[in-house]
This record gives sequence, structure tokens and C-alpha cells, in this order.
Amino acid sequence: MDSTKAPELPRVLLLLSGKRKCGKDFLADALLKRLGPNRAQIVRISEPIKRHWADEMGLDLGALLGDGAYKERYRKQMIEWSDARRREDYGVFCRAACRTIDREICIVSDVRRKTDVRFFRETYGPARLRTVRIEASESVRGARGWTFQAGIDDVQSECDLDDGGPWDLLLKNEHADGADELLARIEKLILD
Ligand SMILES: Nc1ncnc2c1ncn2[C@@H]1O[C@H](COP(=O)(O)OP(=O)(O)OP(=O)(O)O)[C@@H](O)[C@H]1O
Repeated sequence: MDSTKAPELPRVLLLLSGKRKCGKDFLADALLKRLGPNRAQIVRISEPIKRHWADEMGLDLGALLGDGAYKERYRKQMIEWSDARRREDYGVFCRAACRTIDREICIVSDVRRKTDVRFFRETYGPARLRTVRIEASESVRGARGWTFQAGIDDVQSECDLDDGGPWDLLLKNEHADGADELLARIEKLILD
């Protein structure tokens, strides 16, 4: 492949960002169900990070990738380790995660840094990107299991995109029965 040319797939890259427990994975999974696995796929930048940690430490990769309490035990260490790698190459994990792209629509469900957005813009070109910021109040996130943790909620991985807009869509994911409307708005953004 000519390395100066952007790859043909995906046609659209949907970048989802937002704070812990705002519902990035929930909305990504529900969107994938609507679009279907032949057309769309979910890519997680954290996947190669978690894979490395699971291999090194003999941990359960499935549980690290899930939304249970297990991943929280290792979150801080993974942030610190991965930030050190990013200082040498900001695209290292985005590039590794993108190796699995083989669908028309790619949903990146854990965009956390300005350099993540930069990587996708530089690699695929701005016309294919759709950026979505998901918000939920602290009380709603708390009801979903979030509690403030120093070293996690006040560092770059959580705060770098607080001023990362303008976003193509800004969504409030607060109500359990409101997801269909949010999904319809995302779908319109992708398909228009
Ligand atoms: N609209 C919704 N309706 C019902 N449940 C929701 C909704 N949004 C999120 N949740 C639930 O809230 C919890 C946290 O959501 P999720 O794991 O998607 O957050 P996240 O932003 O991916 O968090 P993290 O950054 O920690 O990975 C999950 O149990 C999820 O099922």
C-alpha cells in the first residue's frame, strides 16, 4: 500500500468522546445493533493497551474490556503506562487499533485526547470524520457507578477534550428511555 494515501475504508469514522460513564460504550453497542455488523464495527483505542496489560500481568482481557469493576483496578496504571508510550509516538495505540478496520462505518468508542482526533484526521482526512461529544451529569454518572478518583478524573485522559469542540453533535445521555432519539441523531449524522 502507498503509505502516503489514505486507506479506502472506512467511509465514515465516528469518534465518540465523553467522560467516564457518560455512555460511550452503551451508545456504540446500540448503534452497532442498528447499523448491523456487515456495515459497521466498533474500534477501541484502549483495546491494544488492555491486550498488552493482560499479557504482561496475566489478567483477564475480556473483563478488562468490559464495563465491570475489574478494569477500574488497573485504570490508573494503564493510563500512566500508555501516556509514557504516547509521549514517544502519539498515534501508537490509534494505529494499532485501526489495523482491524474492515467496515464502511467505524465507531471509535473511546476517544480521549486531542492527539487521538489529530491521528484520525491526518490518517483518514477530515471529510470522513464525525465527532460526537456525549455528556451526562455527575449525578447520572454516579448512579451508573462513577465516583471521582484523583489521578484518573483530573488528568489528561479524562480532561483533554473538555475544550475539544466544536463537535458535530453534542448529546446529553441522561435518560434510560432517551437513547433511541440520540441514536437516530447519530445515524443521521453518519448517513447524510
Ligand atoms: N442511555 C442509557 N440507558 C441505560 N443505561 C445506560 C445508558 N447510558 C449508559 N448506560 C449504562 O451506564 C453504564 C456506563 O456506561 P458506559 O460503560 O457506556 O460508559 P462509558 O462512557 O463507556 O464509560 P468508561 O469511560 O468508564 O468506559 C453502563 O452500565 C451502561 O449500560
